[in-house]
Amino acid sequence: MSNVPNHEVPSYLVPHGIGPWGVYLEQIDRVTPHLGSLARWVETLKRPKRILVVDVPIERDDGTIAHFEGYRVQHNTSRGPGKGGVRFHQDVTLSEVMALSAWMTIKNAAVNVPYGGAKGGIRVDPKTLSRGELQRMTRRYTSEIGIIIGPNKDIPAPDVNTDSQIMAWMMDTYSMNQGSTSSGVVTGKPISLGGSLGRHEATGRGVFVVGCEAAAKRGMDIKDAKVAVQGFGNVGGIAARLFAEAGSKVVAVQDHVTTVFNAGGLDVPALQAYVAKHGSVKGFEGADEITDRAQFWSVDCDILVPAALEQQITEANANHIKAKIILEGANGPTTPAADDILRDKGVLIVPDVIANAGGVTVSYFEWVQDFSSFFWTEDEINLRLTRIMREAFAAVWQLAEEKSVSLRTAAFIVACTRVLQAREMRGLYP
Ligand SMILES: NC(=O)C1=CN([C@@H]2O[C@H](COP(=O)(O)OP(=O)(O)OC[C@H]3O[C@@H](n4cnc5c(N)ncnc54)[C@H](O)[C@@H]3O)[C@@H](O)[C@H]2O)C=CC1
Ligand SMILES: O=C(O)CCC(=O)C(=O)O
Repeated sequence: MSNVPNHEVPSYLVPHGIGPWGVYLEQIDRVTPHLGSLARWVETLKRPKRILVVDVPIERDDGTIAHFEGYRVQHNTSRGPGKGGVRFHQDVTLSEVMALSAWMTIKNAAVNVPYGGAKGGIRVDPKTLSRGELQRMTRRYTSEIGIIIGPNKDIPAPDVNTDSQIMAWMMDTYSMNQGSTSSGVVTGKPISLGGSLGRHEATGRGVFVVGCEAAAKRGMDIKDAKVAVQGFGNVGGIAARLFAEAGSKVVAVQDHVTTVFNAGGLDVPALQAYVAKHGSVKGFEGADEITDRAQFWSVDCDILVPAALEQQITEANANHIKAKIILEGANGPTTPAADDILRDKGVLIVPDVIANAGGVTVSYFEWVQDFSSFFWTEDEINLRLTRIMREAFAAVWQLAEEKSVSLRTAAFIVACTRVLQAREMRGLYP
């Protein structure tokens, strides 16, 4: 008889230090004592169902050949097809995509959309590619992952550095390979190709909706709130705009280049227009520049919205944070150690798996609309989105109070229970 334990963990599942996958595993360890008899299935959540690593070769404009490493990870499909975005970034790694796919499983279950979790990415700085190279890389990647994606299998969407144009190329490539138009294979498409009204704004809108709920719980008036936002792209830019429209002062914005600050409140639409033209907030006239990046975290604000990358709020800066509420627009922006420091300081964190779930919620609406070929109005979409976000927040808030746990642990209890109940009901056969 072999002495190999049946739980031996493959080497690629062992986290290297406390990277995003390590953070996710620690979050699962924290929720496990709350799962009762379902805890016997918890190993399922620590092992992605399917991992695909692909070589993405393209011919560059100068005739040379470049190779990029691409990934698609389907973490779990117990509750439905895989679902989650595609990221183009120079720091993308397999273990990061594993974590992002796992957070999709948790998020989709936390807001009860009928999906499992998946995520993809290519390790590339898209700013170094021409438009033609970007299109060739996107199409080659789509062909390579085409063996595991599909409207009923796994449905990609935008994430960092990907947008509706990338989704259009992905949809077209998949459709060409299938021989018929398949609009439901990706979400976040242009409206003219079966995209949904409201999807572009949905993640930022969801952040704003739960921000209003959290502020009400803390007795804070959004109209007087000072807001600081890290990341001024799709999520951060739109969340900032909605807070400003509601009367809040957006006092600081940090992007990949620098930080801009205005104690009286930045002109958010003007900043968005500036970034659309110049690619960064750097040089915006209606603000002072803060050159020391670390200082962003000690800005005087009531609400902090990390909306860039993972592991931004750490032991190193958590103690400096002045905000009373943190809305996680990004996936995985807070390490478990920082979570503990902020809890002890009394800071309310609305976790990513609730706070940024507006995007996948409207992606779900898009997918439903594509299947029925019947499209809803923007008002209908925003009303349904707002209802789902408020209900998810309320359910998690109530459970957190009942069990005296953080909103993150409560969201994980709700989500892991749904995923593992589905797993148990489906059973193992033979
Ligand atoms: N796009 C979507 O629908 C969803 C996105 N998210 C998450 O939100 C976050 C942001 O995504 P998007 O807004 O879509 O990306 P994006 O590509 O539209 O914008 C990213 C922003 O982050 C900034 N940034 C990049 N590196 C930075 C750094 N080191 N420090 C400060 N800022 C930095 C960029 O300058 C840019 O402003 C990611 O964590 C993503 O996974 C979560 C749910 C849905
Ligand atoms: O809209 C989607 O399918 C997923 C968006 C995403 O990648 C995320 O929620 O992190």
